[in-house]
Parts: sequence; structure tokens; C-alpha cells
Amino acid sequence: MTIMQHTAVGSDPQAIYNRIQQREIEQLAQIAIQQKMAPIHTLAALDLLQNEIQIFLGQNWLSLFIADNREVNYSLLFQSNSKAKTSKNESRSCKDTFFKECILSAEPILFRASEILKADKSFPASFVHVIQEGNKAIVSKAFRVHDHYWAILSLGYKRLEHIDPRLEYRIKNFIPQLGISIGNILMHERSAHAALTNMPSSPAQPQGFLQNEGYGKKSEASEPQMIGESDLIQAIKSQLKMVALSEMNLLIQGESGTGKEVATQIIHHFSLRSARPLIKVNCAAIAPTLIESELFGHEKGSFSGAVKRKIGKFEQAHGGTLFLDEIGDLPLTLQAKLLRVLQEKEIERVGGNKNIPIDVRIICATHKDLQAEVKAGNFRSDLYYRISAFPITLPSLRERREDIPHLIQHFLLKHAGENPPKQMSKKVLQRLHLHSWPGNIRELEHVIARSILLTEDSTIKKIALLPDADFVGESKVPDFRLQTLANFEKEYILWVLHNCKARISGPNGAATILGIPATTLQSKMKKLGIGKKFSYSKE
Ligand SMILES: Nc1ncnc2c1ncn2[C@@H]1O[C@H](COP(=O)(O)OP(=O)(O)OP(=O)(O)O)[C@@H](O)[C@H]1O
Repeated sequence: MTIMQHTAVGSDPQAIYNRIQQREIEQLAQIAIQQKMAPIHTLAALDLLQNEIQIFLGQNWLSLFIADNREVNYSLLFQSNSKAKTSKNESRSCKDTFFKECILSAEPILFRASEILKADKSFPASFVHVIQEGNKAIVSKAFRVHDHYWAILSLGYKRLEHIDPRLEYRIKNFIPQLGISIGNILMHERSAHAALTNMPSSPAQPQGFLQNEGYGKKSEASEPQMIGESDLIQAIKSQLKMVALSEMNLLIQGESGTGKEVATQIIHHFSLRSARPLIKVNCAAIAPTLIESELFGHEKGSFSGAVKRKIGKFEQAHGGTLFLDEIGDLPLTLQAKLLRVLQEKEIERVGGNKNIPIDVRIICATHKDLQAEVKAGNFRSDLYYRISAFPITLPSLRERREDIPHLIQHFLLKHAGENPPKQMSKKVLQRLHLHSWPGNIRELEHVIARSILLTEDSTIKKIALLPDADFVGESKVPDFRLQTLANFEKEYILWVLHNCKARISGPNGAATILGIPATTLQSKMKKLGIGKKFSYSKE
């Protein structure tokens, strides 16, 4: 039963007028409670606010349940003082009728004492105790935390007349702020380890409510993962955690494939902006003439081809985060415009004549040495100082080889699909450990994904690695350094063909190893002058 069904609402003009007046009072009350709730980051602080919440919602008892992100179980996160013998560890299945009924209803649901005591529905054990303490009904409302977790607010009332439409209105308006506060509490109270490490074999899980089944073992799709246990990566995770809640613009540096985008996703995910979009722009991938309209949007007819108004990435990211990847490739003219946006916090669409206020956090990333780019005159120093207040530098995989086994495990699992994850032979593991990983984690992931595809056994015994100039364990590796891209490509294709015994297609053919269609390889060979009877001279 909803609260509206429980109480009749007057509809004569006087009643409507009263309701409008009441609404204004409501809004003031609501602003007051929101201001009190906003800074909350701990359960202890929530506890201290009980009186204010009670004044606002009039409840005699309050509890908060939270479900794990897989929606397997839910358990008690918080409850107001009650003599009810409730256990913090009470964990219940998300399949129970109480949980299901709550998450399916957009309205707060009223459960009368008789219904709770009848026991033909499954309610948390604490509800029965709360009724025995004199509460006549419990009102429950489900809400989302961080877009990932279901939580349920339950309020016990000793006097049924306190349950009226005004309460429904108050609960509905209280819930969004409560969701943000619970999100902040979870972020704050979760240890850095649990928050940012998702190793399948993660050793010590934090105690308390976070230990519920499934909680902390976040799903691949829902939460960005930064795998690694090395000191270097632990330090990075602490930095990410530290900066996530700040509003600082950030610069993330590191070689290609070191996880700059992953780091950005983590920062956004754990920031207060996580409910708003994270928008990515790769400054190197867009033609310089199009970047301006891509970033700031354009008005219809502002240039030939602008057939309709386009909303730029800044506007799309409003309230959220804009990730400017490869910022080192942003043309100088655009750098000046970006600087202006950062200073003035407003944009102007191309061909437009009004300033649009923008609330966006900027995270920039580059594999270039931006300081050197500044010295070379390719990057504006004022923009550099503006975005590099808190630079984060991701280590290369070579610098943290101890993470390789963890990453291998992670990718074997990630790319197993429906099948049981494959193992790796000791020899292959040793070889992977010695590789210099110029393409860092991206290269490792591709190598593993490809090996899984090419191996029919349950154990991967062979692995195809990119040529590795720094690897000293094998001598017949060509020197690919200091040559033109075309030469490099030719040499590399020759080397792969040589290792594939000139086989172009098929599972062990060169095209599969290169990750391109056989027809593309053939046309590349033609273009690069590699005949069918090629010879590989650097053997
Ligand atoms: N620590 C990590 N744990 C798990 N996966 C990772 C980690 N770091 C990177 N990856 C994976 O490696 C790949 C490359 O990562 P990402 O795109 O974040 O790198 P990048 O530094 O932004 O690369 P680029 O500079 O080329 O854009 C992605 O598939 C990502 O999921």
C-alpha cells in the first residue's frame, strides 16, 4: 500500500491553496535538512544527525539496508537507537518479497504492523522487533547509491497519523540527498584497498557491512579496475583516491597503454560527479579543423556542413568530467581557447554569440613529456600550469613487473568468456615476465586475448609476442629502432611472416597474429613491396 492510498487528499480550492503554502514551508525544511546532510561522510556523522532527521521525517525508528552490487544479498548499514535485537550482520536474500516490493515501487511503501507480524511475507527480523517496541507501521523506500547499489530506507511510526502525503513528499525529496550521503559514506569508510583494488584474490577485505557477499567484488562492467599490488601502483591508487573527491583539474602522464584512461574512470567513478557523464575526447584522433566544434559545439549554418546545431563535448559533460586524452596534440589555437574556458568556466559554440556556463572537471592525459613540449614551444606554459597542479604519472609495466602475474590472471579471467579460464605454462609465464612491454598493459592484454583464441588446450604453452628490442633472453630479434614507420612496418611484417613460415591466413597465420584481415595484410605486403617469396634478412 502507498501512503497516498492510506490517506485521502482534499481537492477543494482552499485545500489546494493550503497545499501550495505547505509546499513552500516544505521547501525551506528540505533545504535545511539537505544542508545538514551534504557534508556527511561517516556513519558516526549520520548518527549525530538523527534528531534533525527525526524532526524532518517524524519517525520513531530508522534503518538503512544496502544490497551488494550483484543484488545477491542485502544487509543492515545503519539503524537509529532501538532496543530491537538486530544484528549488523543480518544478511538477507535480495529475492525476498520485502526487497523486491521496495525496488519495484517508485513510491514509499507502507507496511502495517499486522502485515509484518503475519509472517506470510519475508521481512527483516528487526522489523518484528520494531513493531514489538510499539511502532504501528513501517514506511520503506528503495533508492540507488552511486547508480550501482540498491539501498532501502525504512522508517518506523508509533502514530499512524504521522504518515500523510506530506511525509511521502518529504521522503521523496530526502532520498536523493540521502543517496549522495550514503555514497560518500561508502567511499569514505571503505579502505583504499577495497575501494580501488579488485584483485580476484584480494587478501584482506575490510570488516563490517562492506563484507557482505559480493560487495567489493565489483562487476567488470560497472566499475573500473586498476589491477596491481606493487608499491608503485598502490601509491597511484592512494593518489587517485585522494584526488577523486577534490574538484581539481588533473594531468595524468604515462606511456601508451599504462592505464591513463582507467585512472580517469576511477577518479570519475569515486568523485561526487559520478552520477553525471564522463566524456572522452581524443585530441590526437580528431582533425585539427574539427576539434573546436567537437569540444564546444556549433550553431546551425556556422560553417559549410553545419546543417544543424551540435552540442559539444563540454556541454555533454556538464556536471561531470571531461577527459582530454592526448592533450599534447591539441593545436596551439585550441590551447588558448581551452585556457579561456578553464578560467571563465563558460563556452561559446562555434558560430554562436552567447556564453554558456559550464561546470566540468577536466582530466587531461598524455604520453608526451609536456614540460619538454612547453620548452619546444608546442604547448602553452600557462595552460600547462593550469592543468598540472596535481600531475599523476603512471609507471610503465617494466617498472612494476611484480604486477604481471596479477594482470595475467585478471586478463585470463576477463577474456575467458563463457569458458573456464585457461592456465599458462611456467615457460610462457617466465617469457612474459622477461618481455619489455613497450605497449604496456594494453600489449599484455592483447597478447593474452590472442593466445586464448589460438589455444585449444586448457593450458597456453606458446605465446606470440611483439618484437622486443630490450629482451635479452632471445637473440634472433630484429632491431626495430631508429627507422621510418614504413620500414618498421615492413621489417615487422617480414619478421612475423618468417615466424609463421609464410602462412598468411588461418589461426597460426601472420594476419591473425597481426590482428588484421588476411586481405589487408596482402594489400600491405603489396604496398610495401613484400613479394610472395620474401626473404627475411635479419635472421
Ligand atoms: N592497472 C590496470 N588493470 C587492469 N587493466 C588495465 C590496467 N591498466 C590498463 N589496463 C587495460 O589496458 C588497456 C589500456 O589502458 P588505457 O586505455 O587506460 O591506457 P592509456 O594509458 O590511456 O593508453 P593510451 O595512452 O594509448 O590512450 C585497457 O584495456 C585497460 O582496461
